[in-house]
Order: sequence, then C-alpha cells, then structure tokens
Amino acid sequence: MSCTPEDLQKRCQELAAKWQTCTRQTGLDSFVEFAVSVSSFTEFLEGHGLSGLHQSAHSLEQKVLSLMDQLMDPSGGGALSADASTLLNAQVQEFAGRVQAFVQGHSSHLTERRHARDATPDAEPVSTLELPKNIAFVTDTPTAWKDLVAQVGFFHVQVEMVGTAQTLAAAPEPAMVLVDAANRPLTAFVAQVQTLRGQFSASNIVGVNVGVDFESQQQALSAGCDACFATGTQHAAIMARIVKLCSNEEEPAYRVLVVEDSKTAGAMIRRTLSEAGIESLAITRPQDVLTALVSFQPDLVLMDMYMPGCTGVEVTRVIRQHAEFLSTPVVYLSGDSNVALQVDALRLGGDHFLTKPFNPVILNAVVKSKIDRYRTLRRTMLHDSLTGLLNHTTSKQQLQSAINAARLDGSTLCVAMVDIDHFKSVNDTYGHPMGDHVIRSLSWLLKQRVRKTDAVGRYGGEEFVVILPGALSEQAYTLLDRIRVDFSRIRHPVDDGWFSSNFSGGIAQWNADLDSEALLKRADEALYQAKRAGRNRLQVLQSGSQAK
Ligand SMILES: Nc1nc2c(ncn2[C@@H]2O[C@H](COP(=O)(O)OP(=O)(O)OP(=O)(O)O)[C@@H](O)[C@H]2O)c(=O)[nH]1
Repeated sequence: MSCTPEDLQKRCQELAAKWQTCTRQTGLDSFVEFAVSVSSFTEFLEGHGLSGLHQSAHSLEQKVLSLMDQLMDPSGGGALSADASTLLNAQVQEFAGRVQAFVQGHSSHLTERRHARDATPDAEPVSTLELPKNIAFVTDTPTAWKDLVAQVGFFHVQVEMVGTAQTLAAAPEPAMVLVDAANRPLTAFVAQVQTLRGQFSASNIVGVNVGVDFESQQQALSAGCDACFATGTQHAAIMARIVKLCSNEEEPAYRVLVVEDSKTAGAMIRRTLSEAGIESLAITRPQDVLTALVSFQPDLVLMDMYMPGCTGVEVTRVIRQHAEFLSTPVVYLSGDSNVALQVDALRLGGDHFLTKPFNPVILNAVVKSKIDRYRTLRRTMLHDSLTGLLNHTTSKQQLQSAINAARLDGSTLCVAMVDIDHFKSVNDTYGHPMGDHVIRSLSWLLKQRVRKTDAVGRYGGEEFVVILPGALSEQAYTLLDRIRVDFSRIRHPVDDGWFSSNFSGGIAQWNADLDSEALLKRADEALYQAKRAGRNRLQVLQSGSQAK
C-alpha cells in the first residue's frame, strides 16, 4: 500500500465536504458531485488494496448511485426526501468514522514505514529495499502449510499462524489474512470471515480450501473474502497471489485522450476524469490525433461523434490505419443515437457510446473498465504467461528504449543475462511442473528486488534479462549477487524434503558504441564465461572487451 494516512484523510474530508454541500443545496448538481467523489474514493481504496474500507465505500456508492438514479428521473422531484437524506447521512458518517479509525490506528505504523524507507542508504541505488510484509494464516492444520510458509519467508514476508479459535492482534494489520475453510462447517468459516472483515480495514482476506461448489464460493465472497482458492488449488497459485500483493508493483495512472472540438466540453470531461484520478489530454482539432496518440500514449480515446468537417468515426478510421493503435479502445460521446453511425463505429472497433449529457460516474466507470480490459489484453501480448515478466520480444524493445533514453540524457545502463544452472537436471529429477515452479520463484525474486524503473524479462526457457538504467556495472553486480545468494537459499519443497537451485549471470555495461544486439551479446558472453568458470557466479564485461 503506498498511500499515506494524509491521502486518506484528505479524500475523506473532501467527500464529507461534498456531502455537506449536498445537505445545504438540494439540487441534482451537488448530488452528482458528491456521487463522483464517493465513486472515485471507492476506486482509490480498491486500487490501494484497502479491502475492508473498499467494501464499506462500495456499499455507500451503491446507495448513492441508486439515489442519483431516482433524482435524475423526471418524476423524482429532483431532491432527496428527508428520510432518505437522514439514512444516507448516517451511512456517510459511519463510513467516515471507519476511515478515521483506520487512519488513527495506522498513522504511526505507516509513518514508521515511511521513515524506514527514507533512511534507505544512497549506497544502494539499484536496489529497492523492500520492507518486510506480514501476513496471517488462520488454520487448524499448520503443518499442511509449512512448505508454503517457508517459501513465503524467502521473499521477506513474515507469517503469523493462528488456530481458528484464536484471535489475531488488531495492529499492525496484516497485508493478507488467509483463512482455511477445511474441516469445518461453511457457516463457521463464513462467520469468521465476517468477523475478520469487520476487524481489518485494509487486509486482503483470502479463503483457502473453500468448496468448489457455487454456494461455498458465493458465501465466502459475500462474507468479505477478496478471493477464494478452492480445495486442491496448487500452493504455487496461492504463493503467486501473496507475492503479487507484497510486491512493489504499481499500476500506472489511466491515460485518456479526449478528442472534442468544444474547448468547454473538453475541459468538463477532463475535470470529471481527473476527479477519478485519470490523466488526460484534450485536443480540439481531429487532425492532431495521430501526433497526440504518439506523444501521449493514451490507454483510451474519448471521441466526440460530431466535429466540424468530420465525424468521430472518420477519425477512428484514420487511427486504425496505424498498427500500433489497432486495439486502442475508442468510446464515443454523442448527442443523439444515430443507428447507422453507431453500426459503422462498432465495425471499426468502437467500444461504447455515451449519450450527452453524460453521467460522470458512468463515464469514469466505462473508461476504467475498458482500460482494464485493454491493459489485460496488452499484458498477455507483452508478457510471458508463466512468470508475468516481459516476454522475449518486449524485453528487446524495452532494452532499445532504455538505450535511447541513456543516449539522450547521457546516463549509464547495465544489462544482465541470468540463467538457472543445470536446469535440465531439475526437470529430469523433480519433474517439469517443479521446474516451472523454480522458474517462477526466480522471476518473483528478480521482480521483487529491482526498482520500478528497471525491467526484467524472460528471455528464453530458464534464461532472464535484467535491464538496469542508470546503473554502473559494480552496482549491477552488487544487486544481482545478493539475488544470486538469496535464490540459492530458497528451499523448493519435494515429497521427502527439499532442494535448492542456483544461477549464473553475465553483466555488461552499455557504452555509446553498442546497440541493443551488441550489448546483449556481451552480456551473453559474460554469462558463458560464468558458466565455464563453474556456475553459481556472476561475470562482468566492462565497456572495454576484457572480462573481469
Ligand atoms: N520446466 C521447464 N523447463 C523448461 C522450460 N523452458 C525450457 N526448459 C528446460 O530447460 C532446460 C535447459 O537445459 P540446458 O539448456 O541443457 O541447460 P542447463 O541444464 O540449465 O545447463 P547449464 O545452463 O549449462 O547450467 C531444458 O531441459 C529445457 O527443456 C520451461 O518453461 N519449464
């Protein structure tokens, strides 16, 4: 979680202020502003993994949106009834109270974490010192989970195990609470999830060993589980969820290009988007669309349907001539429902129509859901399915971009090729699925230890590429050697015990004479030398050609 107590407090105060305005001015406009604020806060909480608060905000949002629907209905009278207002006021106060309690209970803890982060020594510029995360595990059969708990420990995640009859300490809140549903009635499991949901405002609550039937899963989710893993789920899947939650990955902000000839309408749309934390750029001339797409790289285009000289569909037709924008979602804003134009627009991959005047909450929800789908699609195209790292092609493109940036700003750059040692014998001895698990473990470790500006790709089967902009070879060596040692300490569980694995790595520092192919070749050459020198080691090729 990377939001501060101040962020939460500020948003909560904004929401309360909007509600106050609503109670003073009974019109629709102020209520819509309040609804946008509730909706945006709800998404903010979800985006920051504050699950319990998110669920409270979501139920408030549902209430507010249904009231907004009534207010917008011409027969609705345009104002809240006194009863509805009193009930809503109680719900707003209850929600605000829960946020305040959370902020007060956690500000000292979060502040400590911030100070620890600030104190990170400058001497380690290429390594993000991840602070330990804690998770709790509520189960009566701890031995069944000992391998998973040991694995999690290698990623600096601390686990507190408690029995189902015990109580967890209220603070600090665990990043995740795993609740075992095995060997007890569904009602008892559901009741415990509800209690935990009430106790923890931020923690992810995840059910494990939940029945595969609809009823068990539906009840677990309704009780407050953020996810549930059915009986028989591989521990690797649960492990992946834990590592993801405890990793330092953050989704970049949503980006929207608004093509709208009216400056006033464009500004209004941008304001609505920004309330929901969406970055945007507005252009008024359709002719500027290609330049804007290239420079702004939006996740979605909001397109006015009617502009002087051309329709939105014609603009989209031009956009679709460019391969890199073939799948960029386009949402049309239209004042009418011209069926012929809509059919044309859909054939060109138009994703949605919103009729003006648009409902801001719906606009933000449509934009975000389309962007989520688009990003998921891109992720599967650009990332490797086993590890979630960049795939071979994307890794090479990423390296080229990093070299371009280093050329521009005169900075340094290092590349490492990392290859698991004797991996064939891991597969031969323990089986291919265990081999996959080892590959995943290394990818998690690499991803967890590099900075957000670095990149890690799966270059081949058991070979990885690590791109470290701004790093000197000595720094790259220090970072990767620490990872090498930590990886060799991971105990991979097998029936009658465990085994460990190690890797070799080759590091090359970029200089202005090298293109991406040449740089990768040098890192590969260094890797070859590391293998020849006995494996489980790193080799550096300096910008000259001598191996160190
Ligand atoms: N489990 C699993 N194995 C893979 C995957 N991709 C490649 N491999 C295996 O990785 C092994 C690579 O073996 P080699 O290239 O001989 O290298 P090595 O045994 O690691 O030996 P050195 O690199 O010389 O230390 C082969 O057995 C491949 O089948 C994968 O996605 N999953």
